[in-house]
This record gives sequence, C-alpha cells and structure tokens, in this order.
Amino acid sequence: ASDFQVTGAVARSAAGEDLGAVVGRKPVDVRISASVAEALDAAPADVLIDYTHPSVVKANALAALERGSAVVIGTSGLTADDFTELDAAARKAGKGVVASGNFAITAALLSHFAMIAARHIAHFEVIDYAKAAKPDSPSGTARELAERLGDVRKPQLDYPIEEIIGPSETRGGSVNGVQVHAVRLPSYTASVDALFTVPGARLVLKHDAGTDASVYADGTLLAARKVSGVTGLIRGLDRLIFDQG
Ligand SMILES: NC(=O)C1=CN([C@@H]2O[C@H](COP(=O)(O)OP(=O)(O)OC[C@H]3O[C@@H](n4cnc5c(N)ncnc54)[C@H](O)[C@@H]3O)[C@@H](O)[C@H]2O)C=CC1
Ligand SMILES: O=C(O)C1=N[C@H](C(=O)O)C[C@H](O)C1
Repeated sequence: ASDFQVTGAVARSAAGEDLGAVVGRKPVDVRISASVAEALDAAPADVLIDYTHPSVVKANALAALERGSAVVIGTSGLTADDFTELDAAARKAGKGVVASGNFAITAALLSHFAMIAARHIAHFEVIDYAKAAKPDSPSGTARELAERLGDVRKPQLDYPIEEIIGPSETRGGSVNGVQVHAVRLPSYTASVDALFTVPGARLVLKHDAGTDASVYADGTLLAARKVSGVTGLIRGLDRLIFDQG
C-alpha cells in the first residue's frame, strides 16, 4: 500500500542486515533488529502490525505502546485478561490497539451477523477448524467470537455439561459460557462455524478460508489506517467497520 512505509523489521537470524538485501531486493535502508523493542528504538513507528506467535505478541504490543506506537494485532492466543491489560496500557499511553481474531471481511461479517443472531436465538455453539499443527486453541477467530457472543447472552444448555454421561470434554470447551469445539486436522486451514438453532430450524454462519494470506491484508491495513483515531482497545474488525462508520 502506497500510504505505508516500512520503518523496521525483526528477524533474530538476520539482525543487523538490510531488509531489502535479505528478501532478495535492492537495499531499502531498513536495518533488521533482533526484537520489536530494538526495532522501535532504532526507528519509531506510527503503528506496529503484529503477526507473530502467541508466546510473544503481548510483550511486543506492550513494548510498542511504551514507545508511543499504536498497535494492530493479528496474532492469536491472547486471553480476555491479556486484552484487559492491553486496553489499560493503551489508555495510559493515549494510543490505540485494534485486535481482531480474523481480519478477513467474511469473518468480520460473520461476527457482525452472529451478534445479531445471539440476540434472537438462545441455543448456539461454535466450531473452529484449523491446520493440524496450529499451536493455539481455540483459534483467535473462535475465541473472540465466543467471548463476544457470551457477552450478548449465555446460550441455553438443555443438559448440564457436568452431568453428561461420558467424557464431558466431548461437548467442547466453555469460552465465556459458549461451547467451542476445535478441530485440528490436515487439509483444514482456517474456518469457523457459528451454529444458531431453534427447534426445527438452524442458522449456520460459516467463514471458510484457504491458504492465501491476502484475505487478511485489506482488513489489517484498514485497522492500521484507523488505529490512529482510537484510544484504548477495539476488538474485532467488524466493530471498526460497522460500529464506527
Ligand atoms: N487475525 C487474523 O486475521 C490472522 C491471524 N493469524 C495469526 O497470526 C499469527 C501468525 O500466523 P502466521 O503468519 O500464519 O505464522 P507464520 O509462522 O507463518 O509467521 C509468523 C512469523 O513471526 C515470526 N516470529 C515468531 N516469533 C517472533 C518474535 N518473537 N519476534 C518477531 N517475529 C517472530 C516467525 O519467524 C514468522 O516469520 C498466528 O497467531 C495466527 O493464528 C494468522 C492469519 C490471520
Ligand atoms: O493460524 C492461522 O492460520 C490463522 N489464525 C487466525 C486464528 O487463530 O483465528 C486467523 C485465521 O484462522 C488464520
């Protein structure tokens, strides 16, 4: 995107080298750092976009806020408590954080429609599908969806999970009172189903993505453009699109 400029890059294995040279292009005068904190110390940035790993994303985001950068978080694995902490840190810094479990427009629309459905339908559960080696469960998409649905209302369970005859884990895990079932198998990439049912009828909302990462690019860049107008945390691309005009 022509309105963005890369100011820093992080790769422990290539620290000190020029970004352009490392990716096989002409030098671009961006020195690769060993950590996000070092990169931002070397060259301040308006916004940090993080697609890294669940184990480091929170530290990266806090380091950015401490250095005056806004943050866009694509990385999954953060808990509701982590987001509370990031919201407080962002407010203290007077900066914005936009985090979305999924930056694809189809997933944002699913979230938007699901919040409406939960207001009208008492029974719902979430199914999360991802590649076999995905390290985190549930996915960022499913976790955010379940946490937010559970804030709309706690779904009705007609048979208490703790009284199930058989392994209760087979009924999935509870995320903010919403049952989430995570499938991790080869051939799956990234999908989520939100199932809403009434006796005799079902509404199935499905986001289904392949392996092309470009589906997340437009939403991520939209968040990076809008985050300068945000103070504190906004969670969910759909909120950025539909709640704020
Ligand atoms: N919100 C969304 O729309 C999407 C979220 N994701 C999430 O983003 C995260 C990354 O996913 P992918 O890009 O598929 O993984 P990936 O493994 O292809 O890329 C992650 C990159 O981060 C780097 N990295 C790991 N630890 C790092 C650290 N400490 N500092 C700097 N760089 C580090 C890795 O070397 C790698 O280059 C995952 O949590 C995934 O679930 C992925 C796609 C879309
Ligand atoms: O790991 C992935 O690939 C993806 N992760 C995100 C998630 O955890 O929901 C988004 C999308 O599912 C791709």
